[in-house]
Amino acid sequence: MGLIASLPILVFVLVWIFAYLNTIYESYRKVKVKTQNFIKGKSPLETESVVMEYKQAPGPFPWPIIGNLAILGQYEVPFEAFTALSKIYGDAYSLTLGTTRCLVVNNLELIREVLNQNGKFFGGRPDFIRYNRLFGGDRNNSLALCDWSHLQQKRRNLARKHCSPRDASTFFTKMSDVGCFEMQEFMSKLKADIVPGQEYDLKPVIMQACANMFSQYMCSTRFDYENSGFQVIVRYFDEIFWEINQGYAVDFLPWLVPFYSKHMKKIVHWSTTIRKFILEKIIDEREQNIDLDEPDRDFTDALLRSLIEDNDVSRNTLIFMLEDFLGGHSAVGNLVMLALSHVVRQPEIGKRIQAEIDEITENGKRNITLRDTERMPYTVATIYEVLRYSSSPIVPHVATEDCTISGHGVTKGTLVFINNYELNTSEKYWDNPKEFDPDRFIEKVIQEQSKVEKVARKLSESSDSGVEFESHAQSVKVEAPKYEEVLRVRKNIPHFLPFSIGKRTCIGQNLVRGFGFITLANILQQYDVSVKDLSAVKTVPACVALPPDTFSLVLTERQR
Ligand code: HEM
Repeated sequence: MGLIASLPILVFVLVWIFAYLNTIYESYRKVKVKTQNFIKGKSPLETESVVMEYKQAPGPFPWPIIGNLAILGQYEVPFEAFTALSKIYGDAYSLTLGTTRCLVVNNLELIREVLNQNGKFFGGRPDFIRYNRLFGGDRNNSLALCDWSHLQQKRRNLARKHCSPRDASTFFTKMSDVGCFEMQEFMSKLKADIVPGQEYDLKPVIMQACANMFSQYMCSTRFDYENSGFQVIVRYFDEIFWEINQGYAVDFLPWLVPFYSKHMKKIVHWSTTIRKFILEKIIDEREQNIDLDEPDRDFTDALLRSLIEDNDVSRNTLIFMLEDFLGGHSAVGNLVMLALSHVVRQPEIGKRIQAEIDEITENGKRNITLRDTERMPYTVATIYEVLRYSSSPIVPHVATEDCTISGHGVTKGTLVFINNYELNTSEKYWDNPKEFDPDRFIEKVIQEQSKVEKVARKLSESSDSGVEFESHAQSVKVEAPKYEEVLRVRKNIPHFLPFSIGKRTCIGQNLVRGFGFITLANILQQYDVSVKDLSAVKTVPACVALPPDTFSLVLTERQR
């Protein structure tokens, strides 16, 4: 009787022992990979297929059940742990989180190998339960969290034109117009709300402004700031953005799910509410009025057209794509709030941005547009420095087959962490990396005077403002009769990869730069931003998100 009663316990213990032995086996087994070798004495075109065995990268020994999770728990954020562990195990090392095999790559060369050279082997994403819950039970509905597939390639192509507008395109002009219009509405809202000298909860309003920019740009629809349904979904988008930027033990220990059931329900509620809103307030109406003979007005038209013309694109694909892209506004709003957090910590940064603004707008005779970016290098550099300093994590990639990285075997299913925190914060790559200093992204270049004039005149002509060339004198300082010293943003810094590289690189980066710039510059054009209690301004390392409820700011109208 006693033996029968203890049978389930015995079975449980045996299963547990077996699982642990399997984890150890998986950690140390050699990986067989087929490679093409040159044949001695033959032409380089003739190769032979050889199966080679590779050891996996070294790493700490995994504990039962939790693997190496306890090590990560000792740090404020996992990326700090990744950097610390690289000092012990080298730039490529293995971890076992729960029972999931992970590889952490910590230098530029290795990161390039994973994302570029061997990108075809690392197109998967982790199968976290949270990710599935957020996207209607299947993370493959999401553009950023799905595994690589033919459909994903198609979705990226569909989005590219609209979501990555190039400088000279009509989409770029539209982006500028949409951003400027929304900023006027935003300013009216602030004027009505702000009580001089008192703190103001700016984040929700910035998020709504950014949501309207995205919605107007992609769906030709915007919502009133007082619309309660709109307020709710903007809040839920922000909750999701914060959620996606957090790591939870349940991601690697799925048996903890029952303890997270309330949290999971909340996630499902956020995402279903958003989906319902988008369907009712945007898609339903647009679907009835689409005219296939007319050119696409916006991203929604392009999606609706593909729904009709392309068998691969389902209604579900369309809804989730719109949700994904509209949700991008949360990243921009959070980025602007982070930029303001640095402005209140270092007021001289705000002053320099304002000097740039005042210079090219002739002391506020017009508002900033997207066409001003070239002549506002310090403002653009501030946005880049926020991206570096907050070091947005790259969504982990997953190996889709057995392969190698830098001579280390990588088993199919291994989750790869790209430690761009190390790229962004190491003294190997930056001077004084702990300092927030936009100047690191600025360089002086000497240009022929005629060339400088031509560029500046072209910019002035193409601007909606009609501001004359002479007004840009500060950004184009005269040093010698024939040559000018120009400040500009440093481009192509090889170790600065805020939007990642390779086939899964961020699709929204031009929207981030564009709408982020317009929002930040317009706020600082109209207001001095400060805070009553600096200790309330809390940000998290290796995180481009702020909690939905965060610090308030004092906005004081500027006197010119
Ligand atoms: C602060 C702003 C943002 C940052 C720092 C950022 C950064 C990133 C990074 C690092 C990735 C992962 C790339 C990889 O896995 O290798 C990514 C993916 C992605 N981003 Fe962004 N992003 C931002 C805003 C946006 C916005 C506004 C949108 C859309 C409107 C967007 C759309 C996407 C999509 C769709 C992917 C997935 C691409 C794929 O997996 O194929 N992002 N982003």
